[in-house]
Order: sequence, then C-alpha cells, then structure tokens
Amino acid sequence: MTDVLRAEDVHVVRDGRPILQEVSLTVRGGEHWALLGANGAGKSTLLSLLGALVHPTRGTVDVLGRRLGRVDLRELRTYVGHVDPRHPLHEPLRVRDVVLTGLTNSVALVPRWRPTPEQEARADRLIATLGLTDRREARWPTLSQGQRGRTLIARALMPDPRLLLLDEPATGLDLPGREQLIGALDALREEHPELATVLVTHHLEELPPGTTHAMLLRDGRVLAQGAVDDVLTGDQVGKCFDLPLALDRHDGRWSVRIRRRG
Ligand SMILES: Nc1ncnc2c1ncn2[C@@H]1O[C@H](COP(=O)(O)OP(=O)(O)OP(=O)(O)O)[C@@H](O)[C@H]1O
Repeated sequence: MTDVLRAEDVHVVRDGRPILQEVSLTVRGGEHWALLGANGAGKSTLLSLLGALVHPTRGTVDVLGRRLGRVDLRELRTYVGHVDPRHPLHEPLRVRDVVLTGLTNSVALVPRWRPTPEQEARADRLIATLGLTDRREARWPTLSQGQRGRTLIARALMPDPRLLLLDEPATGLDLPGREQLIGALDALREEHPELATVLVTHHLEELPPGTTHAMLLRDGRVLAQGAVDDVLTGDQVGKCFDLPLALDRHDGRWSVRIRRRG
C-alpha cells in the first residue's frame, strides 16, 4: 500500500504560540486512524494540515504524494474527502443533491451543472451504503443530525477520494445515530479497501471496530502512535487525558472508565 499522508517534524505556531510540535505521521492506503486528545490538544489543527487547508509553520506534509507549499492547495483538496459537521449549508437541498455537490466541491448546486447518469448512480450507491435510501428525497432542514452526518460522508466520497478525514462525526448523535454511523463507516471500509481514513474524536466508544491505528495528542505533541491495540491502553490514554483510566475492548469496540482506587 502506498503512503496517502506523510507528515514529518511538523510544527504549527499561531499568534506566537506553538499549537503543534514535532508531529510526524504516515498513513497508508487501507489504514484507519483514530486521532485522540483533550480539548485544545491540536487535533483539528492537525486535521486541517492533512486536509491541505493550511500550511505547517515548519516541517513537511505530503498529501497523496504532493508536498504542501509546492502545489495548489485548492486542487489538492479535491482529492481529499473532509467531513466537517459544521458544513455551512443554508439552502434546503435534498439529500441526493447535497451528495452530488461533492463532485463540484461546492456548498450549493452549481447553476447549469448536471450530473451524468453514472454520477447519479454513484450518488445512489453511496446513499445506500450510508443507510439513507429512504431519506434520499428529504430536504436538509428536515434531517436529524445523524442523517446529516451520514449525508456529508456520502458527499465527501462522491469524487472517490483516497483519503477521508472525519472531524468528530458522532457529535450530537443519539445512541442509534452513533451506532448507524459506526456501522456505515465499517461498511465503507469493506467496500473501499484502498481508502484511508483519519477520524478525530474525544470518545473511544465512537471508534469503529475497523480502526487500525491511533495517535494520542497532548498539548500539541504526540504522546503515542501506532497499531491501535498498542496505543489504546489504559495507561497511555490515561496520560493523554490526565486521568487514571481502565480500558476494555469487546467485539472490536472500546469502553473506558475511571479506575477505582484500592
Ligand atoms: N487560528 C488560531 N489562532 C490562535 N490559536 C489557535 C488557532 N487555531 C487553534 N488555536 C489554538 O490551538 C489549540 C489547538 O486547537 P485545536 O482546535 O487544534 O484543538 P482540538 O484538539 O481540535 O480541540 P477540541 O477538542 O476542543 O476541538 C487551542 O488552544 C486553540 O485555541
């Protein structure tokens, strides 16, 4: 499998303050990374670098073999699916149209642009994979938060990206919504074995069983990274969140609790 992402010794400074320091990461096709850390640890900043939204202050980032700083970021972004729950959609588009805007990389439908029958068929396939077929004609304002999240994942997948970045996709979901999202992500990984994903979350319960790797960030630095079962241990996650934690994995899923003393 080829490298989809490679960041080396990355530093990001904002307003004279270090936000990320000495961060290195390699993500290959077929790998599914979890990026964990407390509020303010630098997760979203790292995701913006990986999604070619911003440049590092120091160090190098290669996205799909292209170095940030040497290529047009806007063009590069079209190869990366980025799912942001704060998607600024103001028009009451139907689910299917929102998904199709993934092809034009726009928030609204582009006037006079028409999808081909193949593109429409692909949109319908992705809508089915994400479990939204019965909501295909529903309008955005009438969707639940979970349905919106899954719509945005289908949208991000329309251009068939090799990399999918997910920023806290389960935020605000109820239990069925979260479980549907996790099921949809795992189905996606099986259907697209070359796809690489990086998922940011605070909650280990939200990680799909197909997660292969993890990175723990603390105060802008990497505390641990590697194969998921090596990284997600009570001790390491405890250090990341500054709490005495016990961690379990059952049926591929994680649960975490505060360790009782004595
Ligand atoms: N443009 C900016 N200018 C100044 N400081 C910034 C900027 N962007 C982020 N920060 C700061 O950088 C730190 C890391 O922010 P980031 O959003 O990457 O953290 P996070 O791990 O995603 O946090 P959260 O879990 O709260 O979403 C925070 O202290 C934030 O205030």
